[in-house]
Amino acid sequence: MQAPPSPRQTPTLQIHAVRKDFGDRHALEALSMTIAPGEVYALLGPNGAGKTTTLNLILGFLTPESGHIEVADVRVDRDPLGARAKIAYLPETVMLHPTLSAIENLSYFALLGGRRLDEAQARALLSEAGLQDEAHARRAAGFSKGMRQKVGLAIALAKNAQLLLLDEPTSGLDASAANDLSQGVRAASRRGIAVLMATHDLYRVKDVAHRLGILRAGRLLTERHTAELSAAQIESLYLELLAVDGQAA
Ligand SMILES: Nc1ncnc2c1ncn2[C@@H]1O[C@H](COP(=O)(O)OP(=O)(O)OP(=O)(O)O)[C@@H](O)[C@H]1O
Repeated sequence: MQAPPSPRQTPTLQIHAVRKDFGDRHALEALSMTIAPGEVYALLGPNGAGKTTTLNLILGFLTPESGHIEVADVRVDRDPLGARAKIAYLPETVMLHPTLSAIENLSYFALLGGRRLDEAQARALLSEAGLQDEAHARRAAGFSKGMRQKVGLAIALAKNAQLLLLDEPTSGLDASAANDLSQGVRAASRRGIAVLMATHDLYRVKDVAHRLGILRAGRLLTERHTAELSAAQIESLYLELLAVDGQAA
């Protein structure tokens, strides 16, 4: 893992005391966190902890009851489209046009974002995202989840996004594909992109994240630098925090 970015930089993502309720259920309670340019942050938590809700609030798909979020100095509540223009989002399953090749998918989505790519540029981005050369011109219909993610990452790189959001990126990936995903995340980080990864995958956290936060029932229980912890310590910390009062969530 590369060195963490300087904490003196203005954070790309700033979440200020955000609360989100669904009816009488508190999905998030006064969540505050920041991610610096180039920093990879893993948001850990069991089912129902509030990870997806956090991503949806950042994307402006949900509105908080109180608090606010800034992405690269743009407030999501005041300028949701401006904020979203700075974000690339990789959902659990990246949707591609099945009849188009990787190059064509990337070129199409880049064009939607206002950027025209020639073939050489598209190939360079796909390679940077880790997609093998022989797959560049192949139809996406037969792509595995890992290959789709690589095209999704290339789309994020083409967009010049400043914040990359990943929702459970390694679920359903084999070890080799998960390792490729880590490499793609590192490529984004090297470009100065801040990365927020919602995950259950504790092993991947040590491998790729600079910092982690543990969310349980809408509360951020702790934040730690991963360099200070071994993979085993991350696992014990996670299990200890989640075991409070014998509750799993
Ligand atoms: N649209 C909704 N309407 C009502 N309740 C919701 C809605 N979305 C989320 N919740 C509730 O908010 C809480 C947080 O859910 P969220 O999906 O953010 O958790 P998560 O950490 O992403 O879990 P998972 O790992 O299962 O995706 C849960 O109690 C969930 O039931």
